[in-house]
Amino acid sequence: MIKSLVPPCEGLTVPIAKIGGSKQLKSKGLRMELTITQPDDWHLHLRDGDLLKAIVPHSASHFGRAIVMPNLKPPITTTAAAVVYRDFILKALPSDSNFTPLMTLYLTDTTSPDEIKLAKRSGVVFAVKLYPAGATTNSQDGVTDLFGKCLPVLEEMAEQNMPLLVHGEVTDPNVDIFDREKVFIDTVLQPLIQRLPRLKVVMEHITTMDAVKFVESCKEGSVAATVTPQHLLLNRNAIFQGGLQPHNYCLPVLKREIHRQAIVSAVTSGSKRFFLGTDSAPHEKSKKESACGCAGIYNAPVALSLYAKVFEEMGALDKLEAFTSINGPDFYGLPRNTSKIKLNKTSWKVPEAFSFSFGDIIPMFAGNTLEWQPSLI
Ligand SMILES: NC(=O)N[C@@H](CC(=O)O)C(=O)O
Ligand SMILES: [Zn+2]
Ligand SMILES: [Zn+2]
Repeated sequence: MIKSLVPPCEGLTVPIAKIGGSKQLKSKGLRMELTITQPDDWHLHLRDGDLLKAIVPHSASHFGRAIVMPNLKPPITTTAAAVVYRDFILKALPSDSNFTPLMTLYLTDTTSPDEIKLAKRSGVVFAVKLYPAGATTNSQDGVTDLFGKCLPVLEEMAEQNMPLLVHGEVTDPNVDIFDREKVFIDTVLQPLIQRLPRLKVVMEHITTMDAVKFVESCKEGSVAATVTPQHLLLNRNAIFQGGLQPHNYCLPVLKREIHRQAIVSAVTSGSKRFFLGTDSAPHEKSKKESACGCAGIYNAPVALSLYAKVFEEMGALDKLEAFTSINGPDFYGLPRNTSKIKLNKTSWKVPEAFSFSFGDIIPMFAGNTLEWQPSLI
């Protein structure tokens, strides 16, 4: 049922201070260390087959739980498929791992309200993901007409307190790729929450000032957003710096510096509406370094170091734990982790590549030196 990943381009329409006054922050001689509640990743692509086995230890070594994206090929559209996929993930984990995958369903034009009831009852499915058809990797089976085809299902989700996770971009080829998130907010999200105010919505991987303003304008606890390391650290120049940089290509695409700054301000403000979601999305090297390269950045091994860097640079390390470990479970109505993680301020070098029998995966900031090193305690 679960097959291997997509060939390149399928489903696409277009082919880095001050330390805050943190009580968790300790200084051991010249070395700084920060101890926080173990984080969760509220937006993760674990893939399947050999790729799943290869990459899942990276997430499991830092994160307690993860919301697992359903955009496999074929997509995870039913609770039954989510249960099978969850078993694959659990079997792929290192034997000493306590990592818990939280499954999602891929919304289609034909998803039924009964499937939502089943999903809720299963205790295995925690959210439903909306991919507008053609918006991103493996979105070809996504939704073509949300209001025309999915209202009964969305009403059932509101009834069942099942969050809708949104890839928030329109797919109209006439809309400039840099404007697709804003147009989605104006034409889909705003009308959606007006119509179904009880529906919990997570705007995934936000990239713009517009998304920040929209999320802040909504009722706290009803609309939230995940934020990736790349959208906090990079602007669109990173895609073209010194030549085309396929490993900095993801969707939604990186935006202007003013948008990056707005997102950094939002997450470091201490607002409960924003939480960690890496959107770590590995593609084998040849599918990235291609004439028609896949969208997706592999950041699982570096994500926590990068988030810490952003908060440190803003003098907001005291707000890091809420973003990484508190706001997410609180929004989902799940218990916070009781385990802790330590972030040591020691330099470490990101590998140039992770090599497996099927090929190489290039991580974000490959070959660079980072400052914060996480370890479970
Ligand atoms: N973010 C990406 O650029 N790619 C993701 C899909 C997604 O989250 O949109 C993937 O699955 O490769
Ligand atoms: Zn997406
Ligand atoms: Zn994603």
